[in-house]
Amino acid sequence: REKVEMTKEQRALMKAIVDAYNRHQIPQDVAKKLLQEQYSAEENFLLLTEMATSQVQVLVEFTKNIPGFLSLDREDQIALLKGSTVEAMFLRSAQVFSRKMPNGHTVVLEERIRKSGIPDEFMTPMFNFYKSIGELHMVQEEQAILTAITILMPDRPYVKDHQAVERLQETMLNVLRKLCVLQHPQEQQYFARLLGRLTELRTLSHYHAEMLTSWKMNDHKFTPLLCEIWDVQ
Ligand SMILES: O=C(NC1CCCCC1)[C@H](C1CCCCC1)n1c(-c2ccc(-c3nnn[nH]3)cc2)nc2ccccc21
Repeated sequence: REKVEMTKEQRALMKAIVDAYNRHQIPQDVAKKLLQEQYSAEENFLLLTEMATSQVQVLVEFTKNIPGFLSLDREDQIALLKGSTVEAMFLRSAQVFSRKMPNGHTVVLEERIRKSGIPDEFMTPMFNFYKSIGELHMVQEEQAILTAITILMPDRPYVKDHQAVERLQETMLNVLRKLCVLQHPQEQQYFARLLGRLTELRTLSHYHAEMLTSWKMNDHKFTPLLCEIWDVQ
């Protein structure tokens, strides 16, 4: 097998993405809060909307650092962000859930999430996704580039210049492919498995609007930003 090597440009691109990904972390750690105590459905819903609102803001900052993103058509930039925030939220949630924690904490965290007020029918697909992400043991470079690939999805609704987005995404996919070979030399199909998760992620995000409105509580309040970006209320 030929020696896989990243070009100088690819290494620079990866560094830019990872730095941006680490710079724009979610402010306060939701897992820590959830491990402290079991909140009511109302408190959990408020926590979710606060976390999701700050994650959207973080995502906008991260996206501005994706080389080439700001040269895209302005309306396409909005369409890409609007189309990817739910997937990015579940991807980030999966990464939070799969983070190495003192043993027993993940069990408690899962318990707290199961009792948070989320409708039961979404538990299985959601935790299946979280566990399938956890099994991949992604390094942070892979997490960052996978998030960028999710944002640069050419087939999002209302994207006009498909080609331009496809070109940016392809550049990211080339970096991710090499990274997977270098990080997981034993697993031939690791890259393919990673991309398979994006399909699972899209399925999960289809449930999202219904999930949100059927939380076990009445009067679901959203922030103005979430109303805008989640098409709710
Ligand atoms: O805050 C959260 N996620 C943030 C993580 C960081 C990025 C922004 C989102 C929620 C918790 C909120 C409070 C109640 C428990 C879940 N969360 C979720 C989660 C659950 C259901 C929906 C949802 N969407 N629509 N209906 N329900 C979204 C996310 N999965 C998590 C896995 C690990 C840790 C936290 C997790």
